[in-house]
Amino acid sequence: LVWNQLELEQTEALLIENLKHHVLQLRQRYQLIRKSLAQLRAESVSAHQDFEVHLSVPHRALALIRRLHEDWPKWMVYLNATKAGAGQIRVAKELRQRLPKREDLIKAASDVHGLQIIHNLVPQDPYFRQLNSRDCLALGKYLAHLKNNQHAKDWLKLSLKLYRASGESNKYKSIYKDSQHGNLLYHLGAAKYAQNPSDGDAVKLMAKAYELTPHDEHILAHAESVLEQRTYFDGCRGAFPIKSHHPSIHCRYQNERSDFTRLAPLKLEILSHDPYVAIYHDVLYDSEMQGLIDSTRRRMSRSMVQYEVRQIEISEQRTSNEAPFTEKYNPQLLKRISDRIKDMTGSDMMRSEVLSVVLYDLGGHHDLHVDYHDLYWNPLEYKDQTFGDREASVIFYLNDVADGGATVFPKLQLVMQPKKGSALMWHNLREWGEGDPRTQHAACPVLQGYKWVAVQWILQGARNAISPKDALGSRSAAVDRKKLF
Ligand SMILES: O=C(O)CCC(=O)C(=O)O
Ligand SMILES: [Fe+2]
Repeated sequence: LVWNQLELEQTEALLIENLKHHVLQLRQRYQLIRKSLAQLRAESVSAHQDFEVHLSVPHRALALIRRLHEDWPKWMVYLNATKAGAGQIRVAKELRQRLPKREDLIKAASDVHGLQIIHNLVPQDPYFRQLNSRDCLALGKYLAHLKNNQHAKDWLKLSLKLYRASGESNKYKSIYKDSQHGNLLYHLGAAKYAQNPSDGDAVKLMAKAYELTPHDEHILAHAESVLEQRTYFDGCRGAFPIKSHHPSIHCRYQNERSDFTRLAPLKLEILSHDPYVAIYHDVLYDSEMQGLIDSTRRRMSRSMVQYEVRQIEISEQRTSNEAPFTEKYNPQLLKRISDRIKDMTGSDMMRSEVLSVVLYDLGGHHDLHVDYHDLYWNPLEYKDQTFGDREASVIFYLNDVADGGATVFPKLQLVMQPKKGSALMWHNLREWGEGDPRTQHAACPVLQGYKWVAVQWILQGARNAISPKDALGSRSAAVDRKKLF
């Protein structure tokens, strides 16, 4: 056998390179652990002569418990991940059983906070000077959990200051991978937000945290909902950019559907083609609106929400009262409104949900939500819904609201201020029946006066009851569009 000498030499060079790489890695680890050890020793109680006296001070106990509860398990992971010596791993595993638990940390934090209150101390008090950034973060999280947002904020601010001053970010980077910085900003932002949802700083902090720790599910979910909530408030305040469309493109008469519309064409204004959102101006008569209010005002009860199948509940997210308006109260009026809805949408109200008259008092609102159940993805859970999902929503505004009470669509940057006699109509589903998240919307709090609306959800089955040419759907919107250009 003749060996290829060159190849062998190359192989040997690679082996040497590989070993060199291993040595480099070991050296890096060695340096990291050595630096950390010095720090850990300095923090540890055994460095103090009389450690029983030392530990009788609550904040020192907190620091110790926190280190053992939060930091040491991470060293354990580190030892495992870096395939440290089997002996060290075994010892660490045994010691792990003895580490303090969450309850211990909470008790320690509560002791420190108790002391803070009794002596009326600020976190910056020299008394607390031994607490490091991570200890302050633990206290901040504990207090935020108790909804003591002011104190949580104070501790988190100090934590951030210490974090920045100590360069802790670099020191423990590879071991404490939980992104202390992102966590800190998140908790500080969340505490500020809880105190004052319109605090712009709070939202900025949370957005930054979200950027730093995109993998953290907890931060992700909350930050997203806060940022969404924020755009909802922007909408309520009228801060969406003004859209300038030529009215002729967006407004037209709709007179093709019935005798009624031939005599009294509906005034249609299209706000968005995709998803389809439109306003019908002056679509109800005063007498009709008065009839709806008179029939329901003494039968009102608190509105419910349904976030899960078979779970309907009262919620602070929807603070209105409502009553159904059905055949038995005023059959003539129901027929008129039902015909009007058919003229507007081409759909049969009888195969939809019951028309509901809703009253929002001062402060009454309905937080961000979508109207569809998403039957498309959960067909089995809602198998009793014979007529399908909520294809379209129609909101009739029955009075002018003195201030507030707009319907906002943050994702579409659309706002509709209630106008007596008008109706807002939109399609909740995509053409293939899937819920369209862009239709997420909210009813802003009423700031002055009250707000009456009548809500009609049109189910998918209602459309099938009508001949296809009248079909509801973005198909007709698409036709509208072609006609217009
Ligand atoms: O009252 C409004 O403006 C919107 C109501 C609404 O979105 C609903 O009832 O689902
Ligand atoms: Fe809604």
